[in-house]
Amino acid sequence: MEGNNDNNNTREKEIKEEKEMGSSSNSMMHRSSSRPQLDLTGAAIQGNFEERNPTILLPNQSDDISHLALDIGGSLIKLVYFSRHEDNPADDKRKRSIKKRLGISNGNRRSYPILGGRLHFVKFETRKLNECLDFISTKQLHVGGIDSPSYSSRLLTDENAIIKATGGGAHKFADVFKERLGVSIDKEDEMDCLVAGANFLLKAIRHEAFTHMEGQKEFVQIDHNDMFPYLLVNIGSGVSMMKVDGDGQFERVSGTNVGGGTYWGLGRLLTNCKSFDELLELSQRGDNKNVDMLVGDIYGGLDYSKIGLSASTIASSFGRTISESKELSDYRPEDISLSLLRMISYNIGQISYLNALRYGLKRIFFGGFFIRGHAYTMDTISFAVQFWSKGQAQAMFLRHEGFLCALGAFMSYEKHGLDDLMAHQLVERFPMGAPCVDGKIHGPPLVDLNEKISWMEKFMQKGTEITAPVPMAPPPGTTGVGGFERPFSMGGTLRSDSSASLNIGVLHLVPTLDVFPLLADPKMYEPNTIDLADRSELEYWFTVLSEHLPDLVDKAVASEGGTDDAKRRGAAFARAFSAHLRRLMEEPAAYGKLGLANLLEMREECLREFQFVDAYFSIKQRENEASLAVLSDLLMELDSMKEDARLLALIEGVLAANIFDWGSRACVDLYHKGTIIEIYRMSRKKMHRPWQVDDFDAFSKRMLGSGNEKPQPHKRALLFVDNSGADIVLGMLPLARELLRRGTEVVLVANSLPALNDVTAMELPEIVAEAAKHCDILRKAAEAGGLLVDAMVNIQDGSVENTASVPLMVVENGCGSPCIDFRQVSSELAAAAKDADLIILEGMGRALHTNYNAHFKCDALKLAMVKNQRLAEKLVKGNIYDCVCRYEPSR
Ligand SMILES: Nc1ncnc2c1ncn2[C@@H]1O[C@H](COP(=O)(O)OP(=O)(O)O)[C@@H](O)[C@H]1O
Ligand SMILES: CC(C)(COP(=O)(O)O)[C@@H](O)C(=O)NCCC(=O)O
Ligand SMILES: [Mn+2]
Repeated sequence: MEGNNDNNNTREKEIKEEKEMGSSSNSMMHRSSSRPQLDLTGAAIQGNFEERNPTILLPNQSDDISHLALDIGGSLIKLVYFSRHEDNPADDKRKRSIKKRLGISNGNRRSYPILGGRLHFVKFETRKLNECLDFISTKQLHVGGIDSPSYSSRLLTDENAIIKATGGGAHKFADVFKERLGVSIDKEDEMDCLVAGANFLLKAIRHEAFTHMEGQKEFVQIDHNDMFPYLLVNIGSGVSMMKVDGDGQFERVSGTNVGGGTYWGLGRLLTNCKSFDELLELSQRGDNKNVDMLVGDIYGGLDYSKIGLSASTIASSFGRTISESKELSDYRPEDISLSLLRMISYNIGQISYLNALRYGLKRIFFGGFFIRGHAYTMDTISFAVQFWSKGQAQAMFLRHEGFLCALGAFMSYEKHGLDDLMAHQLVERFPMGAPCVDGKIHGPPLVDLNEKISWMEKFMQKGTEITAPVPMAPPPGTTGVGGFERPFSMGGTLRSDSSASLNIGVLHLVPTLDVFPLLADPKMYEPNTIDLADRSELEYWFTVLSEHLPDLVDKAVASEGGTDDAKRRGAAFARAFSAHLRRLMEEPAAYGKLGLANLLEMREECLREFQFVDAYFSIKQRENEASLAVLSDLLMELDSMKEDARLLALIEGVLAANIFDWGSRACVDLYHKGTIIEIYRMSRKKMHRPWQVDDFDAFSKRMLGSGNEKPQPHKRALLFVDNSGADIVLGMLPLARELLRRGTEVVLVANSLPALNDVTAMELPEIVAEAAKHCDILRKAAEAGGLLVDAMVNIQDGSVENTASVPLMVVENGCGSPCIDFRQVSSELAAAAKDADLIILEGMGRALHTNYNAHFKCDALKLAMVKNQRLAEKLVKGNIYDCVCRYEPSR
């Protein structure tokens, strides 16, 4: 019933939206169901309509909250809340026609009342319960739960409002919640929640678990079919150890009262620290040999090698203090904190190992906020497990370490469908978070754009004092612990203690994402070609992206009319993106496994966060127009050639036109030296075979055959197009036309959202319609593919007969990035792929930075010009402007 209600509301809204937006031909005024989501409903031009680049206001970009779950622990309160991001994509005509053609319907999907939104993670200290209540109340998180028929119809005073909560505080503070917020707490069992949260994370988040040894973080891909049994050790105030055998199947096998509360409590008494982070930070400058009794202290500086103990092994934590007539004040707080941290971490590691041994478990996952993503704590625990198990058991940590119970409580809401989510339907984003100074949260997370901008401005004024979204210290060389038993002092300031430290982001739930069905081996697939775990690569790309930033800001600001507002947003964007870059330089694995594609996508996301709709909009339009003006000459020239020469000219054309890339420093410098057409001609002239990677002959043989043998044409080709202007108009469209002419259906696959000067799926129908004015093949195919239904084509020869023709279609890829990750594509692309037997990936982002080494179940052609000297040297042992034509027949 609820689902139906929801659908009706949705449809009504859609119709209303269509009415409001239907007459607009402005292709920017759309929103996409794909990731990343940008709510453009109600978008309105601000100021003068005659302006070339007017500012567009997005009034509905805020989040609409639907519900929340809590874990109220002895030390910390953890909140997981869901913001419903109304996701009723305005079905544009292209979408409707493609859905019809590919047989995609919404009807057969299970209805997910809460999907299509975002999960947020926030924590507060339990002793500051009031701050937490203020937060919930300010954001109205307690209003409108999942069981409510309409999210927004609930009133603050609703007597029946319920919040799921777990942890001791769910019992202890139930009355306070009723009193302050008028809500009842629905208590969930803590252990059930802990295990449910851990199982969900391990299944649904790709890079959730990682090992941490000697400062090195490595993500572990958990096989869903081989996940159980495992030992789950939750280090909160106290410690619980659970043997987990399956969903809902577990036993609490052990625990210890020496846990996070012990470290924080004892540490506070012994050092007078005012916060947990202060205590942890002290430990980083400590030397435990001043406090601990070492083997060497007992054995006169010697190892006890017979039983494998070196002189620096701790024989007795704090043992040294008994032999000295010193007072507490004679010891350095730094040394005390480190000894305490080591004592507790070793002890937990050791007990965990013993329990793993007891039940024959090889994998131990550690959660709880004691860990706090702290390198040294993790190294110590890992060392203990490794040492005692002689390498037989493995310690792993979880990125959402402290949120397991809260997530489990959240999952206990019925009917939300969350447990059915798959890894490919979750996208993690890292928006600028809560304002947080000195580890304290000051006010609610920043969702309002203005708030975010002033926060970024304030950050500029106060430098490192404000710690929310930025690294606190210059990047240290390593987190290294070196020789383990006698650790180095661990330099570097601890990052601020809140979700604002951006270690975990916001989880977008996007049920319309799918794994690309033509991947040869989805489990083995890794999109990135360049591994940024290699420090020199990271530093190189960091420099490239940093140097490109001023120019990008100029373009973005100009694209929105150059107003003061745009300038402010531009500056805030630059600060935010630089902060992300610096953060990642400091800790490359901070946001999960990092590849170049993630950095390039993050830049686009960051632009969107500061509401830059399409930074290259006018450049794209200008280049489209210039290229369309010479298209008919090019088509005539091509038509005068023989089939084999034409195929070569077409591929050359694609490679030559790929030079129009506003993301490449070298290319942008070139554009000052001539007009688009001059540069295009120059680029074509330089197309000498053999190219640096040259499988053209094999491709040509598959297409044209050899001798008398004429191969079957491909049934359907997916063309992953790249840039606007010459690239699409003079490169990919003529190639598409050739395939159509040979009887192959063509699907142009383009971005869902803008990224640099890439052409988007929304823009393509208009470009195709313009091109179709010059070409019968394109016109008929576009008509057959439903692309010209309402494009106002002024057909030159006047014939509009509906002859049977293979169709030309357009689908969106689900991305807003210059690269493509085939584990997460739009469902319409996945549907289009079902009948495809050829894919053509074009451009550096899609064919080189990502997917260069990817294998597919069908024939694959990868075409790109290498527009970066370093990449050319590394990847193809060549030089900038060399070309790649890589052909791999189906596997
Ligand atoms: N900001 C913080 N304030 C207090 N304790 C913290 C903080 N950050 C990490 N901790 C550590 O985390 C422990 C609490 O972990 P958590 O998983 O939240 O357990 P609980 O549910 O028992 O509160 C504390 O005892 C302390 O060791
Ligand atoms: C962002 C890009 C991958 C886009 O290239 P495309 O996919 O359009 O061919 C590329 O411009 C790039 O890698 N640029 C950074 C390197 C440089 O400026 O040299
Ligand atoms: Mn591009």
